[in-house]
Amino acid sequence: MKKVVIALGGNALQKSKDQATAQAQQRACEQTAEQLLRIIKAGFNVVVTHGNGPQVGNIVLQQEAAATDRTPAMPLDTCGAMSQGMIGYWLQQAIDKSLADAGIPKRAATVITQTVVDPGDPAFRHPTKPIGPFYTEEEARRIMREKGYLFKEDAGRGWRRVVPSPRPVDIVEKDVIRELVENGHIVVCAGGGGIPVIRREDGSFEGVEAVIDKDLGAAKLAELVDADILLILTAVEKVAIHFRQPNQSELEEVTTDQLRRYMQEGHFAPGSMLPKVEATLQFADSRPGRTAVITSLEKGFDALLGKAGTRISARGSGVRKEMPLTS
Ligand SMILES: Nc1ncnc2c1ncn2[C@@H]1O[C@H](COP(=O)(O)OP(=O)(O)O)[C@@H](O)[C@H]1O
Ligand SMILES: NC(=O)OP(=O)(O)O
Repeated sequence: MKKVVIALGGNALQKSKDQATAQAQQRACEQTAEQLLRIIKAGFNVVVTHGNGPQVGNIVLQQEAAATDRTPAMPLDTCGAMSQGMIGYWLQQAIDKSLADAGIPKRAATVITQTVVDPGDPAFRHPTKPIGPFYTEEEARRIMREKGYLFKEDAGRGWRRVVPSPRPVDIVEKDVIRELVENGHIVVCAGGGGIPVIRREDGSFEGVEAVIDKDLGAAKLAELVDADILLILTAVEKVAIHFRQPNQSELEEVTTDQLRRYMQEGHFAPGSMLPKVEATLQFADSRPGRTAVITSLEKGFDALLGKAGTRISARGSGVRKEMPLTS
C-alpha cells in the first residue's frame, strides 16, 4: 500500500481571505475531505498536513486584543499549537464524516507536532513568513511603528506581518505518526510545518517564536514517515515556467535536475511556488523511487493516477507521462 503525505494549501481551509469564521473554514474542510476520501478509497495510506499562516496570525491578534494580567497573551509557538488543534479538529470532523458516509471503518486523529529547528538558522534574523490578515501599506506602517512588528508586501495582495521561518530539521513525534499510519489511521499532523522547537542540552524541547513553512515541513514529514509520494495541493493545477507571461508553459513530468534549473532561473515566486518546488526537490531526491506532485485540490486524485498536475521525480527514475502511482 503506497503511503502519501498530502499537504493542504490555504484554499483547502479558507476559500478567500474574508471567509475566516469557524463555520466557513469548517465548510471548506468538508469540501477538502470529499477530495481526500477519493484517495483513501483508492487504498492509499494517507497522512494529512496543512498550512496555518492566516489562522495563527489571527490567533495572535485575538490574544493581543484580549490580553490582561489575568488573561495573558500566549506566545507564537503556543499560538501555533492552538492553530494545529483548531484545524485538526475541523479536519477530523470532516474526514470522519466522509469516511462514515462512505461506510469506511476508519478514523482521523490529529497529532500535535513539534518540529525541531536550528537555533542558529539565519532565518531568525530575517523574517519572511507572512501570517494573519492583509493590511494597506498605511495600516502596516502604523502597526510597525506602534508594535515594532515587521510587515512586508505579499505578492501584490497587500501587506502582512512577517515572522522568522527556520527550516525544519527533525520531527519529535515521527515514530508515533509512523505507527498510527501503519495501523491504518488517517493522521493529521505537522500543521503549519509543526510547532518550531529547539533541543535543549538535556534533550527536552523549547518552543521558539517562529512559523515554519508548511511545504518544507511536509517534505520533512514525508521523508521521516517514509512516504512514497508527497502530494502538495494548492490553487493551481500545474506548476508553470514563465508564469503569467505570454509564453507561460505548464510542467507535467519533470526531473529534479530540470526543475532545479528552472528554479535557479527564477521561474517560481518566493513565498508561494518557490517553497513548494524546494519541498518537492528535497523529497524526490531523498531516496530513489520517491515522487512529488503539485496540483490543485480538485485534481489531487487524478494526479495520483498520472492524469493531472506536475509530477517530479529524481533523475534516472524513468517516470513516464501517464504512469499511474497505483496504491
Ligand atoms: N511558476 C508558478 N507556477 C504556478 N503557480 C505559481 C507560480 N509562481 C507563483 N505561483 C502562484 O503560487 C500560488 C501557490 O502559492 P500559495 O497561494 O502561497 O500556496 P498555498 O496553496 O500553499 O496557500 C499559486 O496559486 C499561483 O498563483
Ligand atoms: N505555515 C505555513 O506555511 O502556512 P501557510 O501555508 O498557510 O502560509
